[in-house]
Amino acid sequence: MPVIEVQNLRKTYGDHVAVDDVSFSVEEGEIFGVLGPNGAGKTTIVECVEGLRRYDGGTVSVMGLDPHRDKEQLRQRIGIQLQESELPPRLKVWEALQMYSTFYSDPADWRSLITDWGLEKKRDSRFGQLSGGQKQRLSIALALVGNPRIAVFDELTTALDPRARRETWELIEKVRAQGVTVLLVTHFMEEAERLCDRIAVIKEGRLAALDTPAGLISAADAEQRLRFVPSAPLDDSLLTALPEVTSVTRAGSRVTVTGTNNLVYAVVAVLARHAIVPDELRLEQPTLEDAFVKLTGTAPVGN
Ligand SMILES: Nc1ncnc2c1ncn2[C@@H]1O[C@H](COP(=O)(O)OP(=O)(O)OP(=O)(O)O)[C@@H](O)[C@H]1O
Repeated sequence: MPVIEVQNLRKTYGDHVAVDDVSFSVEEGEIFGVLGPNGAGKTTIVECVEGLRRYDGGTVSVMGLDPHRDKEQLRQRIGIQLQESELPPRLKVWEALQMYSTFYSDPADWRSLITDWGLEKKRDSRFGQLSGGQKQRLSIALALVGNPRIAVFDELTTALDPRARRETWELIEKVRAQGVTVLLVTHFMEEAERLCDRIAVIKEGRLAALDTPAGLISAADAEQRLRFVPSAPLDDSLLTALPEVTSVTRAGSRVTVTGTNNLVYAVVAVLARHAIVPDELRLEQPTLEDAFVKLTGTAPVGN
């Protein structure tokens, strides 16, 4: 059952159309990704869902509520990650959680949230003294303090180093495991591929594609790459003659073959017929990044 339904959403800032005819729905229990280049309209879309921004056209329904008409009811059911600037640096971790819990009619036990999100040792630390990863833990705990059914995380891991980012991925999976639907805006391909059940790719305010990570990758029809060092001299034309192969390039003794479909089988079979062993054989499958580049014509930011 969809918990979020967005139909033909349109939002303009002056004469700039930031979101144009975007439709999607998010099923209960999903981690749903919103992915796109800088300025594509991702934050505008999620802010319309959160009720933080008015839109000019289309409809948005979140658990049957209208984000504007039913703003207060929605606020009780949706967990929104705070921006860093929203917390005073001198506020202690436990004080922040206690204070936020008073904003909700049916809050979670904030003391349990401290334990659940690994903040026991930082219970009495001030917000300004926390590391980036600890701030994100607190930010997730604060988003969950109202016992929400939906949590929205916008660029949650952007400021983190790779290790803290990976730890945060586990936390996001933990949020979902607790039955919360997650709407996730991200720049990171690996993050989207690892976490999201489905992804809406946004380009210049429009929906460029909507599918599972695997579906996006296969629809983009990106090529596979096979690299190896042949054990004996190899005539490139043996490979370029194969219908599966689109190109053969060399760097020193290493050969790189790109192609589609059953590339590995076709190449290895030809090599075997000529008694050539492919040493140091590596296959690079197309990734979400390849699909993203094909769909948006832009390289991903910050990978
Ligand atoms: N308050 C605003 N007033 C005017 N223009 C805005 C406003 N907020 C966003 N925009 C513009 O609308 C477009 C979409 O912005 P939005 O922040 O939704 O994109 P985004 O995909 O989230 O970008 P990023 O990945 O860089 O955060 C951009 O061109 C942006 O400059």
